[in-house]
This record gives sequence, C-alpha cells and structure tokens, in this order.
Amino acid sequence: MTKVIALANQKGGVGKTTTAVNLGIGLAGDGKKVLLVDADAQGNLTDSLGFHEPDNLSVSLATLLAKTMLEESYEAREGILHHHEGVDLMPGNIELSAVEVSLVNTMSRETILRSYIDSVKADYDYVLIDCMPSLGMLTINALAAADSVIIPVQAHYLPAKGMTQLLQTIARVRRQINPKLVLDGVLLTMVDSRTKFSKDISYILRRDYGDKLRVFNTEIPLSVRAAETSAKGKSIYAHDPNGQTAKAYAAFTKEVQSIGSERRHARQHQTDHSR
Ligand SMILES: Nc1ncnc2c1ncn2[C@@H]1O[C@H](COP(=O)(O)OP(=O)(O)OP(=O)(O)O)[C@@H](O)[C@H]1O
Ligand SMILES: [Mg+2]
Repeated sequence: MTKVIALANQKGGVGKTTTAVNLGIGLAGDGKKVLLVDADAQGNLTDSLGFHEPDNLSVSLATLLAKTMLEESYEAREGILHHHEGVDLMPGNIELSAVEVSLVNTMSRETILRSYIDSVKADYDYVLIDCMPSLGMLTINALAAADSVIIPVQAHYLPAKGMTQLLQTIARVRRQINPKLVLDGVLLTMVDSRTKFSKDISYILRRDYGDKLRVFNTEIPLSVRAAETSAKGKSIYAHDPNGQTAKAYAAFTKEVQSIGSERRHARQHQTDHSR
C-alpha cells in the first residue's frame, strides 16, 4: 500500500525540501518506488533535483490541479519527471500561486491535491509532498491528501508558538477532512552539536512534546555539504556519501520505514487479542 507523507512546517527554511529530497532518494535506495510532489510555488524541490528552471516547465503540478478542478482528463503519468537517483518528481512552480487563489472558489477545495495523488499513487510505495512555508490552502490540501505528517524543525529556534499552531491545524484537518491523518513525528534539522543551544532545543522539544509526539531519534547535523546539494541537483548520498549528514539521512530513512511496521505490529497485536 502506498504511504503519502507531507513534510510540513509553516516556518520557512527549516529543511522541508532538503528532507523531501534525501528521504525520497533514501527510500528509493532501499528499493522503494517514490514520487516526490513539489507543492510549493517557489519550486525549490524541483530546482534541487536539477530542474533548475521550474517556471519554464510546460506541465507541472499546477497544470494537473487545474485540470482536476475542471474535471478535465489527463494522462496518468503526465508531467512526471524522473531523477537519475531513482525517484519520480511531480514538479511545482510559480503557477501554484494562481492555483492556490482559484482553489478558494472551488468545490472540494481542500481535496483537489488528494484527487490528483489518488490518480497516480498506485505506481508508488511512497509519495512525499514538500509543502510551502504557510498554512494556506495548498498546505491544507497536502494534509488532506496525506496519511501522515513529518515536521522538520530547525534546531536554531525555539519552535514553541509555531508548533502549537501547526499541531492545531493538523488536528483540525483530522477532524474535518482527513480522519486517518497521523503525525509521524518531528525531525530536528541543522543541529550544530558544538553549540549548547542546539542541545537545549533538542532537550526542550523532547521534554515539552515528547509525550504527545515522536521526536525522531535521528538528528540531521548542520553541514555546508548539505546546503550545497540543491545547486548540484543531487542528494547528499551522491554529493558527500561518507559525511555525517548522509549517514543521518540514511538512518532517518530507516526510522521512517520502521514506523509503518510498528503500526502494523500494533494492529496485528490488537486483532490477535480481540479474537
Ligand atoms: N543540514 C543542513 N545543514 C546546513 N544547511 C542546510 C541543511 N539542510 C538544509 N540546509 C539549507 O538550509 C536552507 C533551507 O533548507 P530547505 O530549503 O530544505 O528548507 P525549507 O523548509 O524547505 O524552506 P522553505 O520554507 O523556504 O521551503 C537551504 O539553503 C538548504 O540548502
Ligand atoms: Mg522548501
């Protein structure tokens, strides 16, 4: 079964896109079929995968969302690009801004992205949606389309206030649109292990939220090599295979895969006991 994961945080620059790339390519390296969906008008995910002029693409997510809204038909694989490290990409670009505006007056405005993803997901084990830094309609659409959410948090800032708002939005989407939505957890990114501040953030997150949500064991280190990857159009595994960040993203990829099996075991356990 396909698992659809949204990478969301309305705070900008926390590592959503970098995580989408390296989790996606990490999963592909483990033999999974992966579609990355760029749901951000900045087109950073598309750019990071080497399609450096996303605004010049003739078909992108905006095209297909517009067709979905108008109930026009499209080819199942229309617009899907392939990256040489083994993942597919539904690119995004500036046209998503216009789509986001027109969603407001559309029927089923929260579930247009879900309809699109439902039409392509059978080909994939994982669909990862890279959200934009806002809690607007496109992010709501991503949460409505997802089975679970991963929240990257940059270890430089105390996330307290923004986190509460994000958790409330997730809870509201779960109540009103997508009851099966779960929060997989929070991923600490850009962790500078030399500073006490990074350690404090990690400690505070685990202390204040640890009983309500998973904080992934893996922390992504701050590294210039990670920051270089988007310009190169490749993953950290290709750019700096022996570095700490590649190791961390590989470990994080394993953690994400283990969540599915934990849940399956828990369900199995429940059904065994209810027999
Ligand atoms: N582990 C890391 N160490 C150092 N720099 C990083 C790391 N991860 C990401 N970066 C850099 O930090 C910046 C923000 O990362 P990224 O684009 O992944 O965040 P984002 O949450 O997707 O941002 P936005 O909210 O704008 O979409 C980028 O320039 C990226 O290259
Ligand atoms: Mg981004």
